[in-house]
Amino acid sequence: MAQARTIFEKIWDSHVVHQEKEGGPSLLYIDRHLVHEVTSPQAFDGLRMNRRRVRRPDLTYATMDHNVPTTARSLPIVDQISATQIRTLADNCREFGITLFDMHSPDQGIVHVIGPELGLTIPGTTIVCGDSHTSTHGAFGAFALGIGTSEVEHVLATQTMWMDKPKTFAVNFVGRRKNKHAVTAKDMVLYLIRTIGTAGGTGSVLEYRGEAISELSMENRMTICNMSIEGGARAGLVAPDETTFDYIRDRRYAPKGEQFERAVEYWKGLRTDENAKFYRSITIDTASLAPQVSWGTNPGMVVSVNESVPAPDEFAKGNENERKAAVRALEYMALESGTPVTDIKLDRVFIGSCTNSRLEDLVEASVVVKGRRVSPRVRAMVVPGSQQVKAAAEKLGLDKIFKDAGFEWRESGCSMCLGMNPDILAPGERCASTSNRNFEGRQGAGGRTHLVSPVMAAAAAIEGRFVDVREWL
Ligand SMILES: CC(C)[C@H](C(=O)O)[C@@H](O)C(=O)O
Ligand code: SF4
Repeated sequence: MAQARTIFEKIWDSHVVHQEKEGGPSLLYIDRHLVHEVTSPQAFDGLRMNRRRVRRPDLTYATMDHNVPTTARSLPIVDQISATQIRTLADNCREFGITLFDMHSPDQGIVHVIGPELGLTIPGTTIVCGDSHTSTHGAFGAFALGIGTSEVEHVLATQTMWMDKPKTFAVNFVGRRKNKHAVTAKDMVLYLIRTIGTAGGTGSVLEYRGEAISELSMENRMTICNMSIEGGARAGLVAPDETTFDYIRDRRYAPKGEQFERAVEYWKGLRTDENAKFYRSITIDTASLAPQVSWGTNPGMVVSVNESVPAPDEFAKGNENERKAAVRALEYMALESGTPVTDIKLDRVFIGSCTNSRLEDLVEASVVVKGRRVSPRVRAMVVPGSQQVKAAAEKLGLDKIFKDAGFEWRESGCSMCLGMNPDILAPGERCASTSNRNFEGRQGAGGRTHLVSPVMAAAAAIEGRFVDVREWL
């Protein structure tokens, strides 16, 4: 009998084109290459310098997301660096024959939101992008990973890339969430990173398993896979099932008709075999999970909303480097150990980013917001992940719910997830954010970020401080 394999191993084996020597790197075939304006200019320059073409423009898709303003698109972009990056991507796509969803396209959006939306992201494939959160696409049972600019050039030129085989790591979420509206996929993944640390997944591909994963929508699975990278992993994935197939059916670039049915048969065979062995594994009790809030400057510095900001010793558990990092984080975040999380007051709220800006995220947040008012001390904004999400949300009247409550309702893009566009925090401002990184200065120099779920962010906007949304939902 053939050896039992994990889904990752099945995808890997079916994509190895060449391996020089046992244990060495393999040349992998790449099925989809997604491109954005930040990490592609030098790669295209490299092609031009070496007089090379793009090997498979038909498998390469580009969008503009990091630098785009989220205000009216008809106005010129003031920032010169942003304007140049955007123009350069458009020129490169034209020159090399690549499909581009530009700033004015109804399909524009954050690269990790539009890939799945357009049916470009399908199970069993290898997907790369010059962006760390490419792990998002793993939610479909794809091997999806972020690559550097020199690799972007290699993939553009050859549709392959060299890679050492990552190790397998099973993350088993056992039990079920008690309150499915208040305790979300975001809380599951923040709790995971809090448990394994930001380097816990180093060199691994995480496979998320268990009934708490199976019952999640595709949007929620994407939220979890998105943050795999924050736990240090190379990628994260979920085996495809009926939820996956239903999501993909009829999407623009997905297989259609009989081809789709045949694909589904193949995709079903991708699940991890019964006796397959993982290099590592961890089990997480989902039933006891509370909403999570980050207090520090990396995504592992997290506590439950009903807890207090920890003391450095308590956080570090004897590790001196961790203790020092916690001391510095508390100073940067202007927080005192022992402060209850629900006493932390906020200036800004950001609902957006490739972690939490899909339709379901906005629907969930709107339930909290409906009929309430944003605290007068808070400036809050919602930035849909794509133009399609924005249009669908407006059809449901979500824009009105948010605007009536005092939220700003913006055009799609990365926005305040990172300060590459005009949406930034002022120094010292404190923000509840549905994004994935809380590094120093991430949302603007001197800005202070707390990572939370969309419902937690929405409730924080209303109260002007963190609240335990389990009391509201
Ligand atoms: C700009 C890009 C290279 C970067 C990434 O790779 O993740 C960005 O998307 C981020 O989230 O920090
Ligand atoms: S939304 Fe944030 S994390 Fe996602 S690609 Fe954009 S900058 Fe990176």
